[in-house]
Amino acid sequence: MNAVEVRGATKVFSTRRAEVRALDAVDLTVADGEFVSLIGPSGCGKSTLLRLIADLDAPTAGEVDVFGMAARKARLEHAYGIAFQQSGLLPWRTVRQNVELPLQLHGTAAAARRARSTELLDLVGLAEFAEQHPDQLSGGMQQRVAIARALAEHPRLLLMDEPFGALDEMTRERLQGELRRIVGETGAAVVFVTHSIPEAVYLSDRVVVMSPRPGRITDVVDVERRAMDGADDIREADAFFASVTAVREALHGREGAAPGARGVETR
Ligand SMILES: Nc1ncnc2c1ncn2[C@@H]1O[C@H](COP(=O)(O)OP(=O)(O)OP(=O)(O)O)[C@@H](O)[C@H]1O
Repeated sequence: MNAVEVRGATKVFSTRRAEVRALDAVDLTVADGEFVSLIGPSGCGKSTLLRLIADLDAPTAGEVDVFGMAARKARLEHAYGIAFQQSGLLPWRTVRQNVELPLQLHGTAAAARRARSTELLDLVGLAEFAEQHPDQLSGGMQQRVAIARALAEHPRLLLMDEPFGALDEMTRERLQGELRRIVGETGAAVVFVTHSIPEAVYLSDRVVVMSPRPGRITDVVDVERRAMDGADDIREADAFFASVTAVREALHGREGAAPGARGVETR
């Protein structure tokens, strides 16, 4: 069964002054266990598409299914975890209490919560920070806590909106490596919004390229995952550069512009 199926999704925002057509008849399928990134110029509707999948917004037309369920049912059944650019941690709770929050909200007993948070903090390498508060952690560590929290209920799907967007380049590359390892270990499917072409290629099985408003999917680049994963350093592999070039060309074909479609990082 597919993790995500979006069929003919259109989203029109009606504001007092005008109507904004953010998405226009978008079709997207994400297989179980697949890592798909969404990339495109600023304002093309990437976050809107993610919010439709998460049932944080409803499509104006079209349908969204998550593991064969309507998006709303999937949300109620906690079929996915979410992580955004702002980690969204609660400052008055410890790291462990933040990770346990979804479990607590959904009635998991204290002992089971503790066992799960211990396991998750090990997974993201933060076991010794369990009793600290978020403001005692670096931005990268806070993002790792947010990822641990998103994984708390064993979701088979993770929805991530620029989770590393606010981090410095070195931290970002390290967390990209960690995310690949974590996703490999959990087998979760991921829909990942990013502005960075190398980040999308490093992480993904497929990179979905969107057009400026109204957002449509204009290209889908299959990343040469197998060739890349065999390399000593993925970012130095020929297959990595080939896929980066393919995504860049897909974006520029759309823009008809010189490198650097607005809002897309090429570094
Ligand atoms: N709640 C809203 N009300 C009105 N317009 C909205 C709303 N949310 C998004 N939009 C508009 O829809 C379009 C798509 O927004 P969205 O945030 O999905 O783009 P994006 O591709 O994620 O952008 P960025 O890369 O800059 O984060 C934009 O023009 C935005 O202004």
